[in-house]
Amino acid sequence: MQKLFEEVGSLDARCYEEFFLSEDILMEHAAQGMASYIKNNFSNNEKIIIAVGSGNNGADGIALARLLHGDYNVSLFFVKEPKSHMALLQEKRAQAINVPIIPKLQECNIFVDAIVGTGFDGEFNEKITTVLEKMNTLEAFKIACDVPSGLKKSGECAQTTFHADTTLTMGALKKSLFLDEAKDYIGKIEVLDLGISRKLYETQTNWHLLDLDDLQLPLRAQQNSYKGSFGHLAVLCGEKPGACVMSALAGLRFGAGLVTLVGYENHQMLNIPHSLMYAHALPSNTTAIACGMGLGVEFSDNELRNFLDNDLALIIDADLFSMEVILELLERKNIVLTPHPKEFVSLLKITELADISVEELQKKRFFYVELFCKAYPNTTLLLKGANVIIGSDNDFFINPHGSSKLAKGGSGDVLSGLIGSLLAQGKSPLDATIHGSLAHTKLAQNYTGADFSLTPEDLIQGIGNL
Ligand SMILES: NC(=O)C1=CN([C@@H]2O[C@H](COP(=O)(O)OP(=O)(O)OC[C@H]3O[C@@H](n4cnc5c(N)ncnc54)[C@H](OP(=O)(O)O)[C@@H]3O)[C@@H](O)[C@H]2O)[C@@H](O)CC1
Ligand SMILES: Nc1ncnc2c1ncn2[C@@H]1O[C@H](COP(=O)(O)OP(=O)(O)O)[C@@H](O)[C@H]1O
Ligand SMILES: [K+]
Repeated sequence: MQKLFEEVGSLDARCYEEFFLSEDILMEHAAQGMASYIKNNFSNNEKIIIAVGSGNNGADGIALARLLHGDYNVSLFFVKEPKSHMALLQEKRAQAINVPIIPKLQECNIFVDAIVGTGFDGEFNEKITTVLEKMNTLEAFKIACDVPSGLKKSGECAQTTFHADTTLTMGALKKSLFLDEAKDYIGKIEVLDLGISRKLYETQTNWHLLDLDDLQLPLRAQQNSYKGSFGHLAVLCGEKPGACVMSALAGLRFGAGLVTLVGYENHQMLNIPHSLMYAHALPSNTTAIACGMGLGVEFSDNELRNFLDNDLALIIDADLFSMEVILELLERKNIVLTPHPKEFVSLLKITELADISVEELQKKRFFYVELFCKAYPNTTLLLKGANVIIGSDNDFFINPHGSSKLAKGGSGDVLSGLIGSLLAQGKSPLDATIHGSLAHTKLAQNYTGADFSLTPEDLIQGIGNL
């Protein structure tokens, strides 16, 4: 798990004030970190171009050119003339050793974007946009200095934003790198130290980035056990039973000792897999309930109240986010909510927290997750997306390990089964959500078929090899 920060300006300031480091020292380490990355990954036959802007991001780029000049064929391309104090100083240093300057972009093997970093806001003018468009068409390996130029503090991206293969980011991870919109621009991310260990540079934060290594799979250590030892997941089965069947099968594969589909209709006629049970009422030994997937309009609010009149752990998905009964369910303690953006917008509206469009939500995903969790601190929320956000009370986590392989109907049903299974096996709502989500994204990563071909059944099948 890695720490995430809204901004790192205050962390830099702490280095100056408490550790007696200077801006120059921090910047030299930033540039050294980038130089080491290039030296470790590329031979000195490579032609390198560094595009620089007028602020301290540009200054990082000019310092990098100085460090590489002599060993590599490196040139600077000034998109804007140096303006900040540090950019002017770095320019003087580079001039003193005759770092080559080119008047316009050329093909190269390695391209470094140091036009703007954390100081960028608004939109680029036409001239810079044209340069960026050209930069994006270069065939070179593309490195972004700190953040891809065009990525704003909020995580929103300018209309034209640099497409990096790798982002070498300074000091600590910024949350902005993990808004869904940024996912297509940042490439792989590495954090560079700024003259002190990252552990000392970083301060306390309640936002964390999940690593795949954080995944804890269900344990079956207890040998003196039987099916009842590993929980009983009840999946409420509505109008579209396929969704519930996939959820239930994922739950069974992920370790729940028993899984039962619960519903009114005689779904036994629907060729339900033999490993699943079917009942018209909640089994007495149920330990967790999954509800909402494929629910449709099969149950009235009152009928749902009957099924959910207990304090069992509960995972809520899909259709339930637009039903009035959700307001009562939010009062429960052991509840996990897994909306996709459209469902979350509906939830925000029903709870009267916000009346916004999906587009507005996507621009401020972090903000609205925090808003919801503050209003409903007893719930655990998982907001689906390219980068999944999990929040509970004042703790927030981002799972960036999913991919577009998962953009297919039924992926979310599998996720609710995974989380429901962990709830049934006794995990806390937050742990079940974190580990269910990590398992879900790892399943997609493990899938070796073509990216477009992953089905929910493939995900379920892969659970055995996690
Ligand atoms: N301790 C430190 O400080 C450390 C800082 N570090 C590095 O500094 C970076 C932050 O530097 P920063 O604060 O100078 O901002 P930066 O990203 O260069 O952007 C400012 C420039 O952007 C420009 N600009 C803005 N909006 C624009 C627009 N719409 N369209 C066009 N241009 C626009 C604006 O131009 P202006 O409007 O002033 O002409 C200004 O010149 C950070 O990302 C990291 O790389 C590291 O070395 C570690 C230590
Ligand atoms: N482009 C993507 N990158 C990463 N994960 C994705 C992407 N598209 C979808 N997902 C994930 O797939 C799941 C889709 O869930 P959902 O939209 O509820 O589907 P369904 O209701 O059809 O099962 C979510 O967990 C979501 O985070
Ligand atoms: K940049």
